[in-house]
Amino acid sequence: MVDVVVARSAASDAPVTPAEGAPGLRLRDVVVGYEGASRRDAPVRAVDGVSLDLPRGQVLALLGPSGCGKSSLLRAVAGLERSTGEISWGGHSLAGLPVHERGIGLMFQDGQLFPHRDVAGNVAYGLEGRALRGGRRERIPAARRRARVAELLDAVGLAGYESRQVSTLSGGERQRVALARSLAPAPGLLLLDEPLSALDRELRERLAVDLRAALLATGTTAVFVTHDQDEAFTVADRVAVMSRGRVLQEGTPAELWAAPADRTVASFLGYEVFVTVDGASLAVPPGGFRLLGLGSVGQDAPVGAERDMALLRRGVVTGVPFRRGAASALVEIEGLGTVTVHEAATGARALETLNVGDVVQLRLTLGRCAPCA
Ligand SMILES: Nc1ncnc2c1ncn2[C@@H]1O[C@H](COP(=O)(O)OP(=O)(O)OP(=O)(O)O)[C@@H](O)[C@H]1O
Repeated sequence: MVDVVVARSAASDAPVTPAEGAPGLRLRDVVVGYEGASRRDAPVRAVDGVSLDLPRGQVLALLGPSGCGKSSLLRAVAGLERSTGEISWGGHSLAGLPVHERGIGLMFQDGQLFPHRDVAGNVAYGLEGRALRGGRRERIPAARRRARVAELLDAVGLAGYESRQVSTLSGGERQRVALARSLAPAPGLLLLDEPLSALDRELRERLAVDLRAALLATGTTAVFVTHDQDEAFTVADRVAVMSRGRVLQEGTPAELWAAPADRTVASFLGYEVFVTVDGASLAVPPGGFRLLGLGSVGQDAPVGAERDMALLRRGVVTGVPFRRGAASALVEIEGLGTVTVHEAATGARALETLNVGDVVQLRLTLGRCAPCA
């Protein structure tokens, strides 16, 4: 379920395409601290000097483990948490502005739709105040509200759902209504805190794609909190990987994946193990090793060159999960850790014929690895 708070003053006829070059969200050295829970507890520095820039029209994911400060940073941008440093949006400082005057939409994981309103009533909620038009506040005419609701329901894949009672909707449909509700007033900036985490995996994957489509279609600038790297990479244009209140690395998904700044970032992005080949330290993703065959290295491996030997590893099969129509093998390599093998080399036995406890030979595919100190 999702809660939404929308600054009603933002319910204007905002253009869907943001102005080229218009300043977006700018954070400089933002710090959020909390008192300790009791006198004996030390104060917490939840956000410890974060600086970020998000151009208008783009989506930024704050990605990191539980407790790294993602929500605190989001709440500081919204004005729900006191902070120091600079937070500006559209070239204007938000310092001292109350939440409802920031023109920011918020969507949380743990909120609720209004149960006494139908779908249209929920989506129209943020449109019922007075919109700013030509410097004057005016009520939005009912016909325009209806058209906007229909447009938003279409954007989230719920066209025609206007009169459905929210109690009759599935979890995924509720999330979509909540998203439509948060997008309806065309907030310049939308902040989403784990909006999909309450859903099961398959639905989350589908909704992540739809969420991105809806944000793009409405030209919304958004900051999106998640601890799921797949979700971050699906929804966001840029990803900031956080740990202990700090941003370790920020960039496009492709930039991060190609060159993770360090092992902490690489592990968080999904790289499984780290190897050294020819003196270079490499991060190995799932599928970075291929199965060569059973037995120990050198026994029946179709290799001879010394360089190839450096790419070989021996391991023990710890699982053979079958997912989405294909088998993969989990292999524990002594001194490295567990790797996921998706492919077998030509002529090697099929992954699904492996058994837990088999000793296997693997070969590293260098092209899949990323340099990582
Ligand atoms: N109101 C509060 N009072 C004291 N400490 C807090 C408060 N809110 C958060 N914290 C602490 O600040 C740190 C960051 O919390 P925050 O909720 O921002 O992390 P998060 O990355 O969003 O975590 P999660 O993914 O679990 O939601 C944590 O150590 C947390 O215990």
